Amino acid sequence: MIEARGLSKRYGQKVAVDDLSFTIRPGQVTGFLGPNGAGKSTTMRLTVGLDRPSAGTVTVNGHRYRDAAAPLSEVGALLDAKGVHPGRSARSHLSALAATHGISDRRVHEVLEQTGLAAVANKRVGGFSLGMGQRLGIAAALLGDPQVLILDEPVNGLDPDGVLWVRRLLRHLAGEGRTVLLSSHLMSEMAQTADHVIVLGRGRVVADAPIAEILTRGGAERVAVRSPEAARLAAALLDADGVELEPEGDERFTASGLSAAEIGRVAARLGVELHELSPVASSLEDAYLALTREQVEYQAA
Ligand SMILES: Nc1ncnc2c1ncn2[C@@H]1O[C@H](COP(=O)(O)OP(=O)(O)OP(=O)(O)O)[C@@H](O)[C@H]1O
Repeated sequence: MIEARGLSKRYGQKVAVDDLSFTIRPGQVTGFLGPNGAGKSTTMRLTVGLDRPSAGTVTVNGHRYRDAAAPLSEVGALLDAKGVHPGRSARSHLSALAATHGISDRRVHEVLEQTGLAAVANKRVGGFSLGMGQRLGIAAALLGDPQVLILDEPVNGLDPDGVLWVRRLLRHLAGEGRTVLLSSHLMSEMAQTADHVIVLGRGRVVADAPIAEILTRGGAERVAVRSPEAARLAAALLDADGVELEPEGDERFTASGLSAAEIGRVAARLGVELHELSPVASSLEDAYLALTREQVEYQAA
């Protein structure tokens, strides 16, 4: 469990995190979603004691991270995958980390296996690809077998196989009852990984809700319709308030403001033949953009 209450962080005049309050629960994957500069990384750094709040508190399992007796066993964090000496091997990096935290070398072997790095464990980290570096960062986060995992952009630089692997790993860890927090600026990634999403914009909480709810909040549902009598159906649909149609040729249009069921009902009443009636899934990014439009720090004119 991670709890923030009135959490704020300023860097000089810049307010990076502004009076955040949230609770991140165990047993599910929670995502921090937000555009660049929204305050995701800062909040994560505050959580693991890499920075001090200007005001407010953030606790992990009821106490501040810096007060933890065995920090690696309490929280595993991936915050900057580049912070590894390039001349070291993956194994020696993890062994050193394990040794300073009283963790056995057997556990090093386990996490190397778990993250798919066993075959390259003795190679210099300096020669690692971005994806291998990410895996090593995740291996380090898992080393202490922690109940809480905090991962900043964990799929950054991973190929599709790697992305899938991270998703499955995080779901598995949450399934074991752990608290899993990840950040991403990609709604599509969140939609496939997270159960619950906290959307940040300009250092504030813009939304804090189950992913399903965020997706449906994103605006009017859109439905693609194809019919040999598209014009007659369109005319009837436009009788309802708030309906908009975008025609695509003579037989097809996209409707917003009505559900597929409502359109089907009108078609049945008119006896109009339907060749297609399908909700358009693109509203994922729309949902996100609608939430964060006002919150983007730097916007193209
Ligand atoms: N050490 C620092 N000194 C000054 N400003 C900072 C510092 N760290 C972060 N900021 C500023 O605080 C704001 C929030 O940054 P943060 O890195 O937390 O955002 P983010 O949501 O993680 O973005 P990104 O997706 O780009 O990593 C930004 O405007 C950033 O420039």
